[in-house]
Amino acid sequence: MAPQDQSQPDPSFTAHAPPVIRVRGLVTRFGAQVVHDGLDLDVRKGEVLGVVGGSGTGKSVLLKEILGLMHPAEGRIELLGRDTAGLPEAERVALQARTGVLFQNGALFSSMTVAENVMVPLKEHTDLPPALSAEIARVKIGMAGLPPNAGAKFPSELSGGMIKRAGLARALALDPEILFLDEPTAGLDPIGAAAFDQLIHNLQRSLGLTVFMVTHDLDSLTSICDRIAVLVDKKVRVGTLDQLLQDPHPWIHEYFHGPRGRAARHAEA
Ligand SMILES: Nc1ncnc2c1ncn2[C@@H]1O[C@H](COP(=O)(O)OP(=O)(O)OP(=O)(O)O)[C@@H](O)[C@H]1O
Repeated sequence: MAPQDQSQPDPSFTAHAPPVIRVRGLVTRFGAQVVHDGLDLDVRKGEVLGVVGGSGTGKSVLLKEILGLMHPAEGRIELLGRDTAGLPEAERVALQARTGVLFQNGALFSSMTVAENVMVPLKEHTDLPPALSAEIARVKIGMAGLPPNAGAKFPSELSGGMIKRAGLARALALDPEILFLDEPTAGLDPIGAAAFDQLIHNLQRSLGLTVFMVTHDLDSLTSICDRIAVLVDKKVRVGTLDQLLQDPHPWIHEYFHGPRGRAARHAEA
């Protein structure tokens, strides 16, 4: 058997891990528009799952429903073993503290410094003294690959890539078990995007995170995702890249075998 390249995702690593997110029979409607219709999905502990699909197929809505920010019309969502519907407020907040989210634009508070932004979840969810919170923020800012002086800067003073890293530092503030990323490399140049992918990969491996990543970036899919979930026909089809390359569904075939898909795979080869 050929030796495995350790820098590449190893799907067998997570193949038997229990799901940390379990979605069953999800139906999402906006008026007459049906976005998801009987969608099932398991996200395994310790995997990086890339979520792709055409525009408007409901990737962001799925992310928000898993986070409890939107509610489906039907179906069941379990997050870290808890049914998210009808959770008492204290339990919902406790569950929220076990997840970290990086929204597409970083979603930083513009009137706060980076360090203050990173401290927001610590203030919301812990009673840590300010000096300890500041020290944790300093560590997370470093983990996100920002220089120490970035903590004192305001979001308006940062580049797009630095804003993503600051948002990532905040998402890591509470040592989450699951990291949700919404288009993390959107708006970055290819070198910045590759560096961000590598950062996510390193953090995921060193911290044992589960990562749920909505993305359009074929390079991210081929380089750091263990499995890929494709939203098609109001449901989801999940597999490794190799499995999806064999999938005859027209959209999936075009996506992975079209010119951009081929280029991304060749870049990885
Ligand atoms: N609050 C809302 N009210 C009404 N319709 C909505 C709402 N949120 C989303 N939708 C609709 O649901 C569908 C799925 O939206 P969503 O943002 O999840 O798509 P997406 O797959 O993330 O798309 P994109 O890749 O373009 O970001 C879209 O048709 C959108 O217009």
